[in-house]
Amino acid sequence: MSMGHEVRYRVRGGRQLHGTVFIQGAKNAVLPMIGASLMAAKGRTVLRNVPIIEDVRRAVELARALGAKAELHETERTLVIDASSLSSPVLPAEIASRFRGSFLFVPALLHRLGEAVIEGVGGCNLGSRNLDFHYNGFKRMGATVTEHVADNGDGIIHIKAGDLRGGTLYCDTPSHTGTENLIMAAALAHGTTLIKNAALEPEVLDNIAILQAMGAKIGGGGTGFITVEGVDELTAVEHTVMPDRIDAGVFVMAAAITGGDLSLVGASLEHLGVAADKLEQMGVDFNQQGAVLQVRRERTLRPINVITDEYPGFATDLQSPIMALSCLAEGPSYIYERIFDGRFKLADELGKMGADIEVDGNRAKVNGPGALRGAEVEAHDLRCGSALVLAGLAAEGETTITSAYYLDRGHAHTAERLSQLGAEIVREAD
Ligand SMILES: CC(=O)N[C@H]1[C@@H](OP(=O)(O)OP(=O)(O)OC[C@H]2O[C@@H](n3ccc(=O)[nH]c3=O)[C@H](O)[C@@H]2O)O[C@H](CO)[C@@H](O)[C@@H]1O
Ligand SMILES: C=C(OP(=O)(O)O)C(=O)O
Repeated sequence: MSMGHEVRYRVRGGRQLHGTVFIQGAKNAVLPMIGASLMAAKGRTVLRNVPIIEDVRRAVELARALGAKAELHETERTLVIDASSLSSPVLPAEIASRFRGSFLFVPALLHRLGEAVIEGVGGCNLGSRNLDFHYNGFKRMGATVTEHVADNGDGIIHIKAGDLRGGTLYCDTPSHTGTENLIMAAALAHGTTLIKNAALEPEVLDNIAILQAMGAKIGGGGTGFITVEGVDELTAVEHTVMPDRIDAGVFVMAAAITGGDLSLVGASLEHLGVAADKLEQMGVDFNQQGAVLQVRRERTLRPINVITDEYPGFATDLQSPIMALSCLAEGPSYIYERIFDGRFKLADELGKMGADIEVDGNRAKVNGPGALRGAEVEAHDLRCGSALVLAGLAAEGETTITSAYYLDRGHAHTAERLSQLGAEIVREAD
C-alpha cells in the first residue's frame, strides 16, 4: 500500500502511566454510519464524537469522490454530510483500497444510483479477507455481480442493483461489516428481510440505532436474527458515535504493561466482553464508575490463555495488544487466533525487542517473562502498531515504530494522549 509519507513513532520505555484519558469514538461504528448517511437523499447528517483517524479522513475523501458534501470539523470532532448530490457509483482504488470500511458505502450506491463499481477494497492485510457473504446477500436481494479485468490488470467488480427486494439472508460466520452491509441494503429494499447469524458487536447495534433514527425498521439487533422491513426513504439525523472499545482496551493494557493507573473516560467494561475477564485474570483491577472506567495494575502479571472470537468473545483487534502484554507475564501464555489467518507478524517484531514467541499456524505461545528492550520495529497492520507502542512503553531504551500510518488508521492523537499520562512518545512524519 502506498502511504504518501512515512510515519514513525519513537517511544522511550519505563514510565508508569497515570491520569485521565479520553477514549475516542469508535472507528468501526463511524465508518458504517458514514455509509448510512449517504443513503439519505436530502438533508444533512451530523455525526458527533468522530475519531480523528486516517480511516475517517479517507472516508471523507471517498464520500466527496462520490459527489457528496462532507466536512470534518476536527476540533469539534463533528462530521457533517450532505449526500443529496451523490453522483458517482465508482469507489476509486486510490482511496478505497486504503481502508476496509470503503465497502460499507456500497448499499448507499446501490439504492441511490442503482449500481456500485468497486475498483479496490482495502484495510489491514490480515491474510484472506473475503467479501462473499456481502456479495451473496446482495445477489439474494436481486443484484447482479460481475467482475472484469481493467487495462492495468486489476479486477473491477460491478454490482447492479435492479430492484432490491427483501429475502432470507445469512452470514456463514457472524461478519461484522457483512451484517452492517446487509442491514443497510435491506433498509431501503422492498419487503422484509431476515438476516441469520448476524454479528452482535456493539458497533453493529450503534449502526442499527442511527438507521432506526433515520426511519429504518429493524428488529432483533443483538440476537443473531435481524429483521428489516424496507421503507421508502431515510432521513438525515444527528447521532453521537459510541466510544471505541478497542482504543479503551489498548489504554487498559497501557496501564497494565507499565504498572500504572488510569481513568478511561467513556470506556465500558461490558463492551470489552471476555477481554475484561482475561485482563482481570492477568492482574488488572477494574472499577467502573458510571461512564468512567478506572484501571490499575499493582500485582505481578499472570500468564493467559486467549481464544479470539466474535463479540462478546475476545476481540481479534485486542489480540496483538495482549500478545505484547503477555511477554511480561510470569509464565507461558497461549493465544489462538480464530478470526484472521495472517495476524501474527507481530511475533517477529516483538522478537526483535527480546520476546520469546513460538508461532504455529494460528496459535502462538508467548514464553514470559522476558525483559523487553528498545529496537527498530515495523507496524505491519493497525493492531500490530498499537501492540508495538505498548511494548515500547515497557521496554528499556528507545523503540522506533515504522509504517505507523497503520496505527494512525485507527487511533487518534496517540502520542498526545500517552504523553499526557507520562509516557515519552513522539510522532514523526516525513
Ligand atoms: C471496518 C470494520 O468494522 N472492521 C472490523 C471488522 O472487519 P470485517 O467486517 O472485515 O470482519 P468480518 O467479521 O467480516 O470477518 C471475520 C472473518 O470472516 C471472514 N469473512 C468475512 C466476510 C465474508 O464475506 N467472508 C468471509 O469469509 C473473514 O475473512 C474473516 O476471517 O470486524 C473484524 C473482526 O471483528 C475487525 O477486526 C475489524 O476491525
Ligand atoms: C482489521 C482492522 O480494521 P479494518 O477492517 O478496517 O482493516 C482493525 O481495525 O484492526
